[in-house]
Amino acid sequence: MTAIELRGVRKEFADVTAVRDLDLTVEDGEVYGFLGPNGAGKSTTIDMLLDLVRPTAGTVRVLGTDVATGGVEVRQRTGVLPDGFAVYDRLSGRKHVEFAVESKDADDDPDALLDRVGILDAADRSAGEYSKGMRQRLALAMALVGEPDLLILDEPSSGLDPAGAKEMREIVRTEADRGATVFFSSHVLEQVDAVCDRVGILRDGELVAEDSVEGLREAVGGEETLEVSAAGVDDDAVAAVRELAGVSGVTRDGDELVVNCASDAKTDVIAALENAGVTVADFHTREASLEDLFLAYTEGDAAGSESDSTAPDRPADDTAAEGVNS
Ligand SMILES: Nc1ncnc2c1ncn2[C@@H]1O[C@H](COP(=O)(O)OP(=O)(O)OP(=O)(O)O)[C@@H](O)[C@H]1O
Repeated sequence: MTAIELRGVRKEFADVTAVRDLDLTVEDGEVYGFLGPNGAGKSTTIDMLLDLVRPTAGTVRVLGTDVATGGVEVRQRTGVLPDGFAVYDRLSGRKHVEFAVESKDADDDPDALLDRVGILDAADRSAGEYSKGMRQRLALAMALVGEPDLLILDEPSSGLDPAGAKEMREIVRTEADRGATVFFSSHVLEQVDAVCDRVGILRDGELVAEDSVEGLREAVGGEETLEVSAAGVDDDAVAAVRELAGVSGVTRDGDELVVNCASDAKTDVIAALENAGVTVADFHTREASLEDLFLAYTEGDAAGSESDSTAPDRPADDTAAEGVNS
């Protein structure tokens, strides 16, 4: 069965189109990473999945039900960790989970859930006293109530320390192993890389890429980052490299050059430097990181939007190349 199916979905607010003609399919049991820069339309899409916001056009089916008519049923079968989850300050963590258990008509043991997310020792404290990470863990415990068929996690690692983020990923995998579908929105690319079967990248309300992380890497055409240590690099040498076919970005820091280029352009880069009188002391390459991919699909004019898995012509502009270095 298909867990999520959006067809031609568009959402216009008064003066902004947040989502435009979005087609998206997530299969049962998949862990789907929904990526995009600020304002891309991720939260609006999530709100439409839950019928909290109505699309201007298009259809949204979740767990086999049209949310326009079956929103209540969908929300009953879905666990949601919302972006910017707000606690009831005076209620304890346990009361929050008890409340979620009651409203879902479920029979979970609240303490077992609090234990699972690592805050059982704080179960009796008022949630208003919780740190940001503890609130996030509490929200996750509430989302897990009732063994939902679908988990929607909006920026779930926000506020979590590295150990918390790892625990959260383990919980996501366990839920997927149980058969749940997980729809996971994030800016934190490592989170997505580590846990998702497939990712979609949203930009200005449009899906500009959708594939496995591996597939996206291949789609950027085997783009690599070549790091060169060389004595005597001057502006002319940088310009010579920049003009080469297959080179999409060059940044220079003293005698260090970072070149974004197609795999088969590497030898041309080294030759061009040597022809320009530069002595190459050392060089090494690394494959595009997910960070590089994200920038390639979301920055500059390059990111195509006509079809899924369309690799941009050039995956990184100089700004992106700086990001690669940082
Ligand atoms: N209720 C609203 N009224 C008007 N505009 C809205 C409303 N909700 C969202 N928008 C606009 O829709 C666009 C998409 O916003 P959305 O919150 O969906 O993005 P996002 O990808 O979740 O961003 P972020 O990563 O910053 O949370 C933005 O331009 C935003 O200002």
